[in-house]
Amino acid sequence: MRTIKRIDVRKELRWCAIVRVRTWRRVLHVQIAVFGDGTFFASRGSRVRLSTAITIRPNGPAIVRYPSVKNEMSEQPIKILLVDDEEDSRRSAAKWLRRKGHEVTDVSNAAEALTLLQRQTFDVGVFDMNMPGMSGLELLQRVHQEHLDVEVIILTGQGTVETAVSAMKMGACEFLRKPCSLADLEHHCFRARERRLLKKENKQLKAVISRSRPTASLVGESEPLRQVLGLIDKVGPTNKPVLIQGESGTGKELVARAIQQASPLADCPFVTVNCAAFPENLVESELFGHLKGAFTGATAEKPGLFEIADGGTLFIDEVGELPLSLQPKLLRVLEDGTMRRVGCHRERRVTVRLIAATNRDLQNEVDAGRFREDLFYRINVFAIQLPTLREREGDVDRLIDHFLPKSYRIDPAAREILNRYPWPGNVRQLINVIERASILADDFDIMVNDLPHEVVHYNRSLSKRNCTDNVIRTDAAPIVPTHSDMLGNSHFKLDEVVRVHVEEVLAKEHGNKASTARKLGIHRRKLYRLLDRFRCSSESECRETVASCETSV
Ligand SMILES: Nc1ncnc2c1ncn2[C@@H]1O[C@H](COP(=O)(O)OP(=O)(O)OP(=O)(O)O)[C@@H](O)[C@H]1O
Repeated sequence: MRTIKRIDVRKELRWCAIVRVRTWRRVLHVQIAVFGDGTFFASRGSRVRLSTAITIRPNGPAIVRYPSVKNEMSEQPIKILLVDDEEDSRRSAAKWLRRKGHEVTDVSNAAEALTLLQRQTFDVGVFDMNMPGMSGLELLQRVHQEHLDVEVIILTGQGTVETAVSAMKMGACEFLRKPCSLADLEHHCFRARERRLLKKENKQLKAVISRSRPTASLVGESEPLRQVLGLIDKVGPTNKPVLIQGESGTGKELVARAIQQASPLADCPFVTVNCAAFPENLVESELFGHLKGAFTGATAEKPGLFEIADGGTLFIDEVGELPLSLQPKLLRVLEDGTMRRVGCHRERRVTVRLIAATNRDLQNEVDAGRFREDLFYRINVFAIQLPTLREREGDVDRLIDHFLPKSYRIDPAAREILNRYPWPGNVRQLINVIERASILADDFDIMVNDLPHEVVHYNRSLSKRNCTDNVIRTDAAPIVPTHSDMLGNSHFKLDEVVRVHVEEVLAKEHGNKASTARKLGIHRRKLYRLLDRFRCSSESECRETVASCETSV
């Protein structure tokens, strides 16, 4: 295989190569991209597993045969270290292998070989077993003790089954008897090199996967958070379903990830889905998949998230939003692991650990007939109630220090204001406020007037008492109008009035979206859409402010 381009290990693409593939009629060049998740993408559009052989048909879909790849790989020279005290045989083998194009270093004793292995990289070490001083097996042992990255072939004149077994146990990849043909030796060197590359690739893939998986570090040391951490440690390894309850932004997804990382499924898929994010008619297909033509718009067959999470963990956020009609289907898959794609009669079996989250009171939902009691008991095997940020004494300061970008400082008055605010949107809101403030801050100093109006406004009386005039520059005038300021005032646009009203009700309801929606008399999905819109508009407001600052500079 000729690698034309090597790209740094990134989240997705790992490397690209052009592979020459011989088919029954002609030779084709296929561009292959290998992704971090172990899939190939061949230039004709096939997407297959790394372990799958690909084949190319002249006019058909794409394909690569492993043997072809292997043949081309075998054209690349191997870096071999030959260790044998028998000078004649060692020199003639080295000469033959060099003539074949390989890079061969030959030495007569194990001590010298060990020094070379510690300094250079070899693909394969060929060690004679019986050598004066350190034997081939002892050298192999040192290679393993020192984690040297080389595949070892042991050569011996008087090999017994026992010695072969012990060599293999010690990690040798081949055990060959002398005399052995040089062509055979070369063939085994190719196999050993291939094994080394596969091991390396495996390590890299694991590194890519773990790098792309966000680490679940829960910042905070307050007592309520410590208790949550204790529960995570207990329930994590059990693989039992967990129900996480808490206000929006308290870190339910983060806790779900922490549970998964504390479980034996830590290296398996972690798939998340938010039931509130999909229109009711799409939730089923998202969770369970569908067949082509199962409904209008189902143009291709699609596996559901349960199948994608098979063998791992599925995190269902806002489980209280799951339509009543779908709840029996979820119950079934949790009970016996069986499910059907939409439009399909065939049952499929999956093994998935379920972690569900909600900021509704599910017991109330059961009482109101909006959530099935049997499903509630099934997912509520172990419940974790997350504390709000208001209840986590001292954590605001810790979170500020954690999320404040490097080289930024925060004015003590601003810090004080952040500490006094009740944070209806919890940690998520605090992070947004810090991000916004760091965009607006001059000279890496976050001051009070870099904080959003509603946060400062909440503390206005307090700020006046505690802070000097030059620190709170926005203090003199009313900072942001409240909803009652706006009523009957024709200067305000409808959107602004709606936004302030929604935010006020949300704050009064301590961030509980279900009760906010009820108080506002709108459906919860509508509230989500409004909050999304406000977030977008406050981000663009922020960008506009930055742009206008830049223009004025
Ligand atoms: N203790 C914490 N330490 C660090 N970051 C946190 C903590 N809690 C929450 N966060 C961060 O806050 C944000 C919101 O967290 P997350 O999405 O887990 O909240 P949630 O409770 O699932 O919210 P929602 O109910 O709206 O989905 C994320 O960026 C998360 O990383």
